[in-house]
Amino acid sequence: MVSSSFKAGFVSIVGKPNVGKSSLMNKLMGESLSIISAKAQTTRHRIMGILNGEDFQIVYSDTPGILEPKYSLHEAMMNYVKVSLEDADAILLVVSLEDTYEQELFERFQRINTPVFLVINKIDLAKGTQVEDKVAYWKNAIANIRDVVTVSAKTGANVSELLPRLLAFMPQHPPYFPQDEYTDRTERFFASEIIREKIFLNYEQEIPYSTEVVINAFKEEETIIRISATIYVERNSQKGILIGKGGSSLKKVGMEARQDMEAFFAKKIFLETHVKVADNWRKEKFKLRQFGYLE
Ligand SMILES: Nc1nc2c(ncn2[C@@H]2O[C@H](COP(=O)(O)OP(=O)(O)OP(=O)(O)O)[C@@H](O)[C@H]2O)c(=O)[nH]1
Repeated sequence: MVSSSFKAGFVSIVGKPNVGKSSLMNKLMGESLSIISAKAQTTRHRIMGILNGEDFQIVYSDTPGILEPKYSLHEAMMNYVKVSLEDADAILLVVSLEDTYEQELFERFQRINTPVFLVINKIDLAKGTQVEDKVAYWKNAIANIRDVVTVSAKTGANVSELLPRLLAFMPQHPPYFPQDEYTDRTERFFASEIIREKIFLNYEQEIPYSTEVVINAFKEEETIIRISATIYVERNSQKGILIGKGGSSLKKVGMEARQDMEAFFAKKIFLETHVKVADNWRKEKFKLRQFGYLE
């Protein structure tokens, strides 16, 4: 039986690309759920992490960075941002140590009814009185914020300060998800995210932004998981770059992805990858729908 004092709610983690949202969520969850890379815009999906406590359940969503809609893909991403602001019981608005107020991006937080906590991340890089100065700066910049918390998602410093603050705003509500679940994403999703991360880490320029990964088969056997994935690119020339000389680049991606999958799924993995060209998928909504970006 769930007690009547049980608290449950939704927390959205928002902010510009690369400020450390995924890293923060991973630290809050204590699990590696969201892919992390040094390149911007790696998080396209709304990923949920479900933190289950004795008498609470917090559902985190790690949203795409706040962006200007340039392609249809970006518009779909912006919808996730909007919905996650309205849905939430609390918002963690993450900024990097060096960030400053930008009217266009932060204006929406001046009036929002949902409680907003401003999280200054990357304090491990701070010098002198930079942290105190930034706290004062942001308190002054956004009048509406409940509190400013300074953290390092990299070292984990101060991350534990966030939970009690969030719990204060979680309504009394029975759990939304079974209490033994920690995400609403499928194993296929994590498999595709791991491959996507390796593409981000191994290629320069437009390749990572032009690819999409679809898992065609995910078969779990007693001692091994057999995974077949198709990597879609926009143009034939990109296919060549992705595969590399004699298949060497794709082989490296496959090997690195397999190693991470073996750690993630705690099982031996057989991974097979194919590359296909899907012309201009970013601009074509029906393809976006097919890939699950549009509902
Ligand atoms: N020094 C330092 N680096 C950090 C910290 N948190 C994150 N990073 C780095 O910043 C980069 C971006 O981190 P992510 O967690 O992917 O950022 P994000 O905001 O989720 O990025 P998008 O998915 O593009 O929206 C990575 O290279 C992280 O290792 C931190 O506290 N300190």
